[in-house]
Amino acid sequence: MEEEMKAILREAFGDSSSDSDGESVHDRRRQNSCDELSIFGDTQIWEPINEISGLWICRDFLSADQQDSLLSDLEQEGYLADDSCNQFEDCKTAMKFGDLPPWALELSHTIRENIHLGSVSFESTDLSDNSKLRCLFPSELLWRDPLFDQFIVNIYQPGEGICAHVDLLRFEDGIAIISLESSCVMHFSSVEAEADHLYNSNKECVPSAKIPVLLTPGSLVLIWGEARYLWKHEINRKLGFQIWDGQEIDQKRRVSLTLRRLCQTE
Ligand SMILES: O=C(O)CCC(=O)C(=O)O
Ligand SMILES: [Fe+2]
Repeated sequence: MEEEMKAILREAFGDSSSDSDGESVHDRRRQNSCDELSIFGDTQIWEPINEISGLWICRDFLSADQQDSLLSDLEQEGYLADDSCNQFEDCKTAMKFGDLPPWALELSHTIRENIHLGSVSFESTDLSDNSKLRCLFPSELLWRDPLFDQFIVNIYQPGEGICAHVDLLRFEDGIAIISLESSCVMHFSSVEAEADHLYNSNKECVPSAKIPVLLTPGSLVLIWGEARYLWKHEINRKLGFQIWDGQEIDQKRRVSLTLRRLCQTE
């Protein structure tokens, strides 16, 4: 199984270049993901959010060490500094457009590998579970070049969040979000249900149901298709809104990294 996975990786990505000690960071990460993925079922599990087409989460995408190393890359490059600006959200935001720094390129490769291997594993397993028939990420998005050319780092202090939104249309379909530090609940609400204004028998407007998704540190979320265009996402970290399994989540700082690709202009 491991050899087969390595062959798939070689075919898809070629042999990556080596650094002075003969093994690049990318090689090491690839080796790790290969080892982990050779025991499907225990790690690197992709879960669909069944209510929403085009929404998937891989909860163990980054190990604790990889999360620390990503945070120190962000720290070193000033993305976690206090003077980053506020956008339409409460939290602090820092953005990068254009050529991605090496660590972000590596991360982007790792995301591609992981999705590719996840899709291959679905194809080679028993299809009795319907979720496995679903597409994890459309291949035209997975193999576009570059996969991502922009990222945004959001830093949320306890109580801070981001209001309900559909990501701007200047970004293409296919968005990836990595969560670091604190867990949080992201809520999804249907754009159409909201526009239809549902009323109860007392003619009161009934807010449409929100689908909660727990984003744990080290997880990777994929948002594409309906999830990207027909659902809003939000994080409300005010007291009483971060409930999971009946318990209020203990909030610390949360950092997220969202990777996207700008629409190409002719
Ligand atoms: O912080 C997150 O997990 C989400 C960020 C987000 O939705 C955005 O930057 O558009
Ligand atoms: Fe967003």
